Amino acid sequence: MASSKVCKERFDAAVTYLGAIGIQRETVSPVLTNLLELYDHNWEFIEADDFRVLTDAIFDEPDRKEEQQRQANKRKNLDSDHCKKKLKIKHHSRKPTSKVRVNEKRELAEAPLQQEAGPQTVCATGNTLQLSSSRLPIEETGMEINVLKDTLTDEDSSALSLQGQELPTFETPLAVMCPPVQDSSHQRAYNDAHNKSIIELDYTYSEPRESGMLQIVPAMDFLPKPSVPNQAGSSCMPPNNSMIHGGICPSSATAGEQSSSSNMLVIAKPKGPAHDVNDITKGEEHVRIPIINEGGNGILPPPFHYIPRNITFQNAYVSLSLARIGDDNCCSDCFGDCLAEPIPCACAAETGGDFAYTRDGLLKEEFLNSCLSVLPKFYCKICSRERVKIVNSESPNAKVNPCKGHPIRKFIKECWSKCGCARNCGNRVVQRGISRHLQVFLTPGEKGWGLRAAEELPWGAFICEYVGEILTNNELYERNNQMVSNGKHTYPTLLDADWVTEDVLEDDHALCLDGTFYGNVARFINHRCSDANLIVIPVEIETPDHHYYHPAFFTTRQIKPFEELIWDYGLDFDDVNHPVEAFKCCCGSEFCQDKRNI
Ligand SMILES: C[S@@+](CC[C@H](N)C(=O)[O-])C[C@H]1O[C@@H](n2cnc3c(N)ncnc32)[C@H](O)[C@@H]1O
Repeated sequence: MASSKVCKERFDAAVTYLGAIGIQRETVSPVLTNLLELYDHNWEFIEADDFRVLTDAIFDEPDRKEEQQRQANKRKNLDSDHCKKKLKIKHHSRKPTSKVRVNEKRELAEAPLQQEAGPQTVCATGNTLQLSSSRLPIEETGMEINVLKDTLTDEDSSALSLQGQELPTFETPLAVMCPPVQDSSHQRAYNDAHNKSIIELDYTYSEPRESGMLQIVPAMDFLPKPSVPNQAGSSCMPPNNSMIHGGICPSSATAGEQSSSSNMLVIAKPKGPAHDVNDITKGEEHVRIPIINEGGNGILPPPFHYIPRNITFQNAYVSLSLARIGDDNCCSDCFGDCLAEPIPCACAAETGGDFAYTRDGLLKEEFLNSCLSVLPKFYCKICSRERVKIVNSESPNAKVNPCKGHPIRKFIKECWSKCGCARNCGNRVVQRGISRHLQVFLTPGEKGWGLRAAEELPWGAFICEYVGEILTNNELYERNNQMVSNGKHTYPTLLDADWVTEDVLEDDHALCLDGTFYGNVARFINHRCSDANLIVIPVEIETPDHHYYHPAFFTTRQIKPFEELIWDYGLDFDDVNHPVEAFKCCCGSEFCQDKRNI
C-alpha cells in the first residue's frame, strides 16, 4: 500500500480535481473515504478516467441516501410515494408545444421496452428512468415524441409527455435525466466533464452522402435560442464545452439557465463520440473549429473520433525509423530557420534545390503553379487497386482490369526531428498543424457538411492535412465491402503519389487514409470538379520512402471569409468501382465532370 504521504497527495489531488468542477471538499472527502475502504485503497481504480468512479459515486450519493430514507420510511410504514416528487413522463391531454420528429428511415431496434397495457407514468430518479406510463406515436411516415412544457404540477420540476399509440422499440431503452434538482452547477459540471446529456434518445444516423445529416430531424423550437452568436449568425452555438452527440444542436440545458421545464434538453444519442459544437477538434488543434448550422434545425454531423494525426488501423506498414533517414534526407548541421540560410539545405533537394515555402509560410508561386499544371499519370503493371479485387474474389475467372492511372505528384519535404533546425523553421509548415480559422458548416445544397474559411486566406496557404486511419488497400477493400453492404460509404484517400516507383506494390505498402471513423476536419472538404480552391500536395515529413506521406491542402487562390473550401477529388464519375463513392456531383462548376449533370 502507498505511504500515507503519497496517499495524502493523492487524496488532495482528487479533491482538487473535483474542486475544479465545483464540488466542495466537504462533499468529496466522505465519499472518497468510503470508496477507499470499499476498494481496499486501490487508487489506480479510483483515479482512472479522471476520477470517474469517484465522480459517479458523488452524484449517486443523493440517490443512495434517498434509497436509505425510502427503506427507512417503508419500515415505518409511511407513505413513500417519491415518484410524485420526481420528473414525470406521463400521458397528457394538453396540446404539445414542441415535437421531436423522427424520420421514417429511423432504424427501430429489436429489444423492445417493457410495455404495459393502460396508462403509464415515468419516474426519474437521478440518472435513471422508470417507465410506468408513456406512449410514443409512430406514424407510418415518422414518429413523434411530444415534449411538453408548462405541464408542471407544483411538485414537478419538469415534464415530458410521450404521446401516441404504442411504445416503439429502441436498441437501448430511452434514458431520461431530469434537469438538476438539487445541485445544478455540480450536475452541469459533471455533464460537461463526463460528456453526459440531459436527456438522451438513441438513434441511428444517415450516411452524409445522402443528406450530410442525420435522419432524425428534431424540431427543437421549444429550446431557447443560443446565447452566443457566432460570426456567421448561426443559431447553433452554445457556450463553452457543450458536448453534444451528433444529430441535434445543443441548447440551454448546457447553456446554464435551467430554471424551467422548457429548458429540458432532448438529445438523440448515436453510437459514437459526442461533438463539441464550439470546437469539433476538442482541443486537438491550435485553433478552435466550431460547427455551424445556420439552418437553425439543430442538426450536427454524424459522430466520429477527431484525431489530429494519422493512426494505423492494423496491418499498414509505416516505417518510422531514424536509421532510414540518411544524411541526404535531413539537415542535421542546420540551426534555426533553414529558410534564412543563403544556401538551401538537403531538405530542399526534393523540390529541386529550392524550398517550396516562402518566409511567410506560403507556397512559392512557381512551385504551386507547377503542382496546378496538368499532371502526367503513371500506370501500374498490376494496379494494387485491381489486385485487391482478385485476391478477395471467389471466382477463379476474375480478371485484373488495367490500371486507371495515378497522377505523378511533386512532393514537398519538410525538415524533421533528425534535422538540426528549430521547431519554427520555415520548412516545417504542415507538421505544425492547422493555424487558420476554419468552420465546419452545413452547406445549403445537397453536399451535406463542408469546411469553410472563417477569415480571408492568401494564395498558397496551408489549411490542413488529410488525417485518418492508415489502412492497407486490402483493409480498405474489406471495409468498403462491409460499409456498402450496410448502404454506407467510406471517406478514403489513396496514398498513391509514389506508386510510380514500384512496378508491383506489396499490399502492406499500398496505403490509404480513411477519415470515416477517425479523422480531422479534412473529412468535411467537399469535391469540386476542376476549378477547386484547394490543392492536395504530398508532404514527406518522417518517412523518406513515400509509401506513407501527408496529403496536405493548400489554397490555390485568395479565399474570402466564409467561402467554402473545396478540392477536386479526381474522381472518375464513370468508375463504379472507385473506392470513393461516385455521388451525383453538385459542385456547380462549369467544368463539372458528372455526365448526369449535362
Ligand atoms: C469527404 S465527404 C465530405 C463531407 C460530407 N459532405 C459530409 O457531410 O460529411 C464526401 C462526401 O460528401 C458528399 N459530397 C462531396 N462533394 C460533393 C459534391 N460536389 N456533390 C455532391 N455531394 C458531394 C458526397 O456524399 C461524398 O461522398
